Amino acid sequence: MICLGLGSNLGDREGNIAAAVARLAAWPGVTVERVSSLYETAPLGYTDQPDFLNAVASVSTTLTPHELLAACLAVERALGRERKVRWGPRTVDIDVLFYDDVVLEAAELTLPHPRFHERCFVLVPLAEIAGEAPVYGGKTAGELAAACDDGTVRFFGKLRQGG
Ligand SMILES: Nc1ncnc2c1ncn2[C@@H]1O[C@H](COP(=O)(O)OP(=O)(O)OP(=O)(O)O)[C@@H](O)[C@H]1O
Ligand SMILES: Nc1nc2c(c(=O)[nH]1)N=C(CO)CN2
Repeated sequence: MICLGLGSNLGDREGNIAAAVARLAAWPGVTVERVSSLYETAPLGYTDQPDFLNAVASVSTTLTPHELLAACLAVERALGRERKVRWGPRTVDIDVLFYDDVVLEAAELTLPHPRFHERCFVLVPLAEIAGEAPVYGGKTAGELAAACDDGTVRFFGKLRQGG
């Protein structure tokens, strides 16, 4: 399984995530399989910023991990992401959470994403679309999500797609 994490906390957050999913779905070689609901989440890391909307999408792809990352970064750029503060506000952020069993430890691409397994804003939406999948240390997304439930993640609603 290949999963992407999406987040937005600037502008039309829901529209930004919907646009990112639509652009990924239109990317040659990328098929979006499942998209979670949206969750409203308190900012982690740099906390003096607006709440995020987060979602997770599973994809299948003919792209290599690096090509998939390049697609994600291109979609971020197309949607007007400016990099200013690490862990700061963003129009849209797309992380490659994991790519099957691929393990990579380069600065430009680390797989699995080094922090996904401890981030409630990733685990809760991931559990919605792939709760039974063992995703980290032999634990399923559902188990990890239950363990991380810290009250910072609230169901927000279904993503409007195709709009
Ligand atoms: N698994 C990955 N998914 C996305 N980007 C990655 C991954 N591993 C390394 N990177 C690199 O990290 C950079 C993204 O940095 P970015 O500013 O989005 O970090 P961040 O989203 O603020 O923090 P975090 O990585 O904790 O989510 C990308 O340019 C990319 O090259
Ligand atoms: N709730 C939440 N907090 C964050 C997020 C995010 O997507 N959601 N992304 C960050 C940088 O990757 C830093 N902090």
